[in-house]
Amino acid sequence: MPIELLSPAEMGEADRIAISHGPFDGYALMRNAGAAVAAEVLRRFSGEKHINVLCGPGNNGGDGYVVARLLREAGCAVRVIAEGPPREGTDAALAARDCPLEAGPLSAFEPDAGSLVIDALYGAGLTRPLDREAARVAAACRNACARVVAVDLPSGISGDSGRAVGEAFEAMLTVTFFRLKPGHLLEPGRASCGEIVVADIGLPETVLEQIAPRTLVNLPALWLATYPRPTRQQYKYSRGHVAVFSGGPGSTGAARLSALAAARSGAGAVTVYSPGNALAVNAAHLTSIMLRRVDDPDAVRDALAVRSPDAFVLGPGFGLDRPVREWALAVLKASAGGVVVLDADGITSFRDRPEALFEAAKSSPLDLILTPHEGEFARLFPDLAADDGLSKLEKARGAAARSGAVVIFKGPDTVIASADGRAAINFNGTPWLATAGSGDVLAGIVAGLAAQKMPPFDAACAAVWMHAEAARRFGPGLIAEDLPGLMPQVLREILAIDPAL
Ligand SMILES: NC(=O)C1=CN([C@@H]2O[C@H](COP(=O)(O)OP(=O)(O)OC[C@H]3O[C@@H](n4cnc5c(N)ncnc54)[C@H](O)[C@@H]3O)[C@@H](O)[C@H]2O)[C@@H](O)CC1
Ligand SMILES: Nc1ncnc2c1ncn2[C@@H]1O[C@H](COP(=O)(O)OP(=O)(O)O)[C@@H](O)[C@H]1O
Ligand SMILES: [K+]
Repeated sequence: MPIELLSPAEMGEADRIAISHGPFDGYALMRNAGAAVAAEVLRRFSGEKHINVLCGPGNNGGDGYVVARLLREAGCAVRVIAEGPPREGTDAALAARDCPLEAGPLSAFEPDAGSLVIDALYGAGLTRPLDREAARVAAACRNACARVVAVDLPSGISGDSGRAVGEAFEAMLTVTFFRLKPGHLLEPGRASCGEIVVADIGLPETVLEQIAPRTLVNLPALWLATYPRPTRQQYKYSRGHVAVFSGGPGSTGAARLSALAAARSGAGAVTVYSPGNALAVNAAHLTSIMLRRVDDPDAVRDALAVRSPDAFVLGPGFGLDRPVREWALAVLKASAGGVVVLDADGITSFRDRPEALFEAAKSSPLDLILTPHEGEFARLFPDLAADDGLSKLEKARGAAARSGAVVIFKGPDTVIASADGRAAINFNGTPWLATAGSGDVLAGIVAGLAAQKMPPFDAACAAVWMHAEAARRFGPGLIAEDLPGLMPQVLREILAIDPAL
């Protein structure tokens, strides 16, 4: 799967650049696109007798006329249903002219139960909710359990945000062209696409040099080059030392999950900083992980003066009954450098004064990584969270720019954003991760990789991918305790991938 994501506008630009350089003109690209869809349909549904092709008035509809013609030529009984004729002089008008089938009106279309429907109504050009008839057909297809193959995107889904702009089709297969769009990966777009195929339609890779996309799919190719590999000269502390702050005696488990995950991700040494009253319970459950008494923000400074870790995790299970903010600010001020992963209570503690965190982070030698889920995100960035005009991608980017942090905006479609404008959308998430404590593990993996000097954005992306990959392998019955133990096999496979690939 290609790593770059293109917004619909960037895709249009790619199209224009490619057409101006040849050899394919717009209609040739449309024929290639239609041929790619028809091939996927024939591969999956070769015995299908009746196929309905819904064609819109733009180029998405143009692709539909090509698909209809090719399926007809392959011997299928095809019905074309059009939402109005294509505009004169467009590529779609050429495609409609070359299609031998007469189009029936959308208003008369009623899908049979389980029928096969090619949705070529709207793709990248969708700018407003589906009109009444198109919306009715989308709902009718869902009610009839029609098997929908979407051309480029399920109609009604925004390619920029993945949002359903009103009613939308739900596809079992989506065939898109050249590169994925954010709307294929952001929910609910991701769920509406079903299986996704990215087809080559003849656009040269060189068009990307001019577009220089800043949004990427979170795949190993994105961060493999900086993935930590131990060297012969290293010893435990130079491999990376992580400190995890523990909560009080009733809530120590979260910190231990983070600590174990950091160690399993390759950090050479991990220390739990524990309040005195929780030392005994932590000691009873830790073996290779070290333990140090740290009772208050002053003690943080003392601990760092003895040995300053390369990465910190602050927040999981920490508790809001202690002045978490003071602890976080003490770390940001006292540390000589490295990374602090602020999660859970660490994030929530700044809900009244997020700017205090952002200012401290900007003047700290430490890099800040924030790992909010949706609720935590709204506490630090209430205006971004409430702005329905912004996609999850734009919200994460805005949050990173404002805070100067790498932001891991968690969920089924986790977005990782950096203050320099780069962003990645995760693709291998699984609902098995929706289990208490899995976020604590993620924070630990991020810290474990960052402590090994992986750049913060890369460490965040790699951690999100590894975390999801481990969960997918385990599947049903997963609890957070299982995740650290799954890291070795995920690590082994990552290290076996040739970085030159
Ligand atoms: N960009 C590319 O490289 C290629 C694009 N192709 C196809 O072209 C499509 C994009 O074509 P268009 O830009 O013509 O866009 P669409 O065909 O998606 O939409 C057509 C026009 O309908 C209008 N419209 C938007 N939302 C509407 C709504 N809800 N109800 C009624 N009208 C609405 C808009 O004016 C829009 O330009 C892609 O999705 C893809 O299928 C392919 O032909 C191959 C090459
Ligand atoms: N439905 C889902 N699909 C994929 N990933 C999910 C889903 N729900 C949660 N996750 C992931 O699980 C983790 C949960 O983290 P978090 O909400 O902080 O939980 P906790 O605080 O219990 O540890 C995050 O990495 C999130 O992206
Ligand atoms: K479509």
